[in-house]
Amino acid sequence: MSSEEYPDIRGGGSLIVAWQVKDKPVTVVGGGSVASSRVGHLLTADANVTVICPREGLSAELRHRLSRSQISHIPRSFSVSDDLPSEGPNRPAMVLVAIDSPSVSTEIYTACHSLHIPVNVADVPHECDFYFGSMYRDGPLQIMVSTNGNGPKMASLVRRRIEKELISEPFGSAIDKLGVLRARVRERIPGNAKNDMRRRMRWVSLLSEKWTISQLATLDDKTIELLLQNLDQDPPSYDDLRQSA
Ligand SMILES: C[C@@]1(CC(=O)O)c2cc3[nH]c(cc4nc(cc5[nH]c(cc(n2)[C@H]1CCC(=O)O)[C@@](C)(CC(=O)O)[C@@H]5CCC(=O)O)C(CC(=O)O)=C4CCC(=O)O)c(CCC(=O)O)c3CC(=O)O
Ligand SMILES: NC(=O)C1=CN([C@@H]2O[C@H](COP(=O)(O)OP(=O)(O)OC[C@H]3O[C@@H](n4cnc5c(N)ncnc54)[C@H](O)[C@@H]3O)[C@@H](O)[C@H]2O)C=CC1
Repeated sequence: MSSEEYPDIRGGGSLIVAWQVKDKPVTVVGGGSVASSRVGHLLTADANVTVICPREGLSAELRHRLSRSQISHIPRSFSVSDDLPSEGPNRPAMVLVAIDSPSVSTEIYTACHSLHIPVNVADVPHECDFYFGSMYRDGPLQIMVSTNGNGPKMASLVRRRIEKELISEPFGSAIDKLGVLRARVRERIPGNAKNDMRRRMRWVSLLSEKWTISQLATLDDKTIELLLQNLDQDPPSYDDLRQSA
């Protein structure tokens, strides 16, 4: 391969990853509207959320989540010495700060930083190990738009444009069905040898390309069973499969 074939790198972006916080302790400092939005994102990712703020600071949304045991609440101001243990089960995997005091925010940021706990202080880019972005969700499909700190409102507008574009097609259920199908293909071709992996990956890729999103969304148990009967051949088109059924 000649060097011209490698993609050009343009730095200055973010590493956008799908961070797994399922069942991990995450601390949210503050209980206003920004904190409520952060908590929504965390619960989407099945995190174990503790909100710390005085009782009167807890928003209606967070009171609702507390009453349904979706979050825990420590009803007082944040305390660096009590709420940031350097080890043990209560050491947070991540801290999100959304309070109206820049000096306290800085104090929390500094403490997290020295303990190597990833931290985001809402609206203070230089006190963020990571930024939030504008989110679109349809079942297992999540899309995050970031402008890398340049225009958060614009991130929201771009996300709405994407939403408008995607909403007419059932991407979420198509991806749900593909998830089921992939698991079944792995049952039929179990091995971890390179060849088994290649066969599975090639077959699933071809089907994902060949069928439309709406067709994939129709994949039920019966159709999946039919498809799995012929894993030795390339997957049939949707119409061919229907005709043969
Ligand atoms: C760096 C970052 C750090 C972080 O907070 O993680 C950050 C920083 C700052 N935001 C500011 C302002 C606004 N933020 C919003 C809204 C959102 N802000 C979000 C993320 C981020 N905001 C991260 C970068 C993301 C990126 O660049 O793409 C979104 C996408 C996600 C979320 O917060 O969940 C959410 C939209 C969600 C949605 O609608 O879908 C609005 C619009 C509104 O409120 O409707 C305004 C006013 C209009 C404007 O300024 O654009 C200011 C200036 C404060 C000042 O002027 O004093 C700073 C500080 C600075 O820029 O220095
Ligand atoms: N609300 C919004 O739309 C926006 C807010 N912001 C900024 O985001 C931050 C949070 O804003 P909001 O969510 O509106 O909250 P808010 O400003 O309405 O309330 C602050 C929250 O922090 C809690 N709090 C204050 N000091 C605390 C401490 N030491 N320990 C624990 N909790 C403490 C309060 O009890 C309250 O729940 C602020 O810095 C605000 O300037 C920025 C852009 C938009």
